[in-house]
Amino acid sequence: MCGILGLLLHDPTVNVAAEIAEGLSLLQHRGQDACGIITCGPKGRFYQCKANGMVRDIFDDSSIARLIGGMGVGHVRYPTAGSFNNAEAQPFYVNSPYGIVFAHNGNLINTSSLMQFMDQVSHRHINTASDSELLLNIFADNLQKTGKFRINEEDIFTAIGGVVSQCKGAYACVAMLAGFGIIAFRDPNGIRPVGMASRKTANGEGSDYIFASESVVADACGFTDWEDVKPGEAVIITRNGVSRRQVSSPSTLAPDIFEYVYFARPDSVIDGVSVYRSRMAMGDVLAEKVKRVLAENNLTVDVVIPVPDTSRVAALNLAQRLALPYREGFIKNRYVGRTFIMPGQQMRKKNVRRKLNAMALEFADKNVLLVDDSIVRGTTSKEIVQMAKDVGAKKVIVASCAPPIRYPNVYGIDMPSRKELVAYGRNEVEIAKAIGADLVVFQSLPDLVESVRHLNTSINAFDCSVFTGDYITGGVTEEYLQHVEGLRSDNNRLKLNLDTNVLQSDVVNGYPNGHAAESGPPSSTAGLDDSVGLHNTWKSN
Ligand SMILES: O=P(O)(O)OC[C@H]1O[C@H](OP(=O)(O)OP(=O)(O)O)[C@H](O)[C@@H]1O
Ligand SMILES: NC(=O)CC[C@H](N)C(=O)O
Ligand SMILES: [Mg+2]
Repeated sequence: MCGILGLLLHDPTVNVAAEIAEGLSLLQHRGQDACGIITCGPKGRFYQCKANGMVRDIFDDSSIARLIGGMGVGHVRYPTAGSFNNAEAQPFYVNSPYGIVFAHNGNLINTSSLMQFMDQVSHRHINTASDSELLLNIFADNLQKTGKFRINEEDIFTAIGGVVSQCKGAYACVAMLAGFGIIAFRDPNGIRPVGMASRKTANGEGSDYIFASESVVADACGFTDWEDVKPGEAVIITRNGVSRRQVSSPSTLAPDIFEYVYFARPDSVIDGVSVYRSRMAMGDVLAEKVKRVLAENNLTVDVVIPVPDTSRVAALNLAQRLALPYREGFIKNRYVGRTFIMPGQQMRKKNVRRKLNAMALEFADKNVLLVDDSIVRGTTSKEIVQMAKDVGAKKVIVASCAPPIRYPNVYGIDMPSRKELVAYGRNEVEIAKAIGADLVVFQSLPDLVESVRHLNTSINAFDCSVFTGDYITGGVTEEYLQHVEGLRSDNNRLKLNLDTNVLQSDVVNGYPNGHAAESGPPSSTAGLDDSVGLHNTWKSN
């Protein structure tokens, strides 16, 4: 998952970068690996700062001060294609036509044929393994086809229509054209979120506009009238106003249900559904199932304990429903981020222990019910069950607000390999054994769907592919899944990272093996970027 953001201020003389950095910090939970901002200043000049690292590490007063201009695009990255190399940090830039900046959340599923098209038909060079760079170039190619000296809104809608007909998969995108404006569009199923909001300027004479993955950014930055970009819709914002157009038909909204389970912040509203309310409902319905399963197994529970952070909301409701005490038995180290989106199993495993500490006084001699939002690889549950037992829990029961995850995600969540999923090839008894629990209780899929859908009954479908293996876009064959598995399983990815490091650092930064990332701007970078009119603010990581 990634976070995307676009901001256009009514007054072009006010710099936008500080506010974009602020907004990106509110999207940090969507991607912790890399982040970046590109702004557009006088004469359509772009200024960029992007690198591997968290928002607070990459952006400080001096890097922000160098990002000039009243409109810009930002991104936080959780890699789901390509590598972890900082050359794949977003936003991406391409000079032709018109100067385009691009940020993407999601994942394409037809990259091989698009790459072939780029090579054989468009003759455009793609310099990284990122599907987002590819998507940008498909967009650029479609803009090029208009053949105009100066482009207008109609041309942009036509170009995005072309992108949508060529690209398969999940994509919520924010783009910026030099000296023109900012643009957002969403795939025909609206799998990934993006919305927009506005804010009157202090003198009331005009409006600032924001695009963001989640409404929390708009709330916190003082924007109102949040509206989702519709599936298959494109929105263009210039200083003359807002234009919207449905560029794909048919378009059927089918957001990824995992946004509600885990990814989004609870205080966001996505496609008209409060994430917070949906998690409360997940806890309520799960309580009924837990009650039934406990009775079937002749078990009783003394205390309900959430697994911080995401499951807290659901766990509290579940405890209330069952009239059981709710206790914060695991204390979270607030300085450790989300473990699921960390790269590599070793790092994830180590960080569960760094992040959570079990308080014996809540566990000793008790039957405890641990509630989590989901069990994916089982990294978290395996560790916390052991921790609970280490501090004296009698019986440990684990309840998950989501059903067992047995299929890979191909739309922008990094779970590419079936073998890494703890529920793959296991029934519930075997899953309990694998994570060391006495019993495990999973939410049913209909209950999960209803927890979200009852908050907006106009949504007729969700992408639930990780639970069912039915991929909403179609076109995901067993052969494709095996291809992705081969490319991105934990082991194979390490290899990919090493391979791409050399190529990208050589070509882009003029330094072998990513030295640029350690030692600041190599002189050749300045030369390269001057030639494309892009001003870099490099940060080490
Ligand atoms: O079975 P796993 O592979 O461990 O994945 C599932 C766990 O990972 C996530 O937590 P994470 O620490 O990422 O974030 P959180 O603090 O928002 O709960 C999620 O909330 C589950 O706890
Ligand atoms: N999680 C995402 O949305 C990632 C976007 C893109 N596929 C990348 O890997 O950079
Ligand atoms: Mg968690």
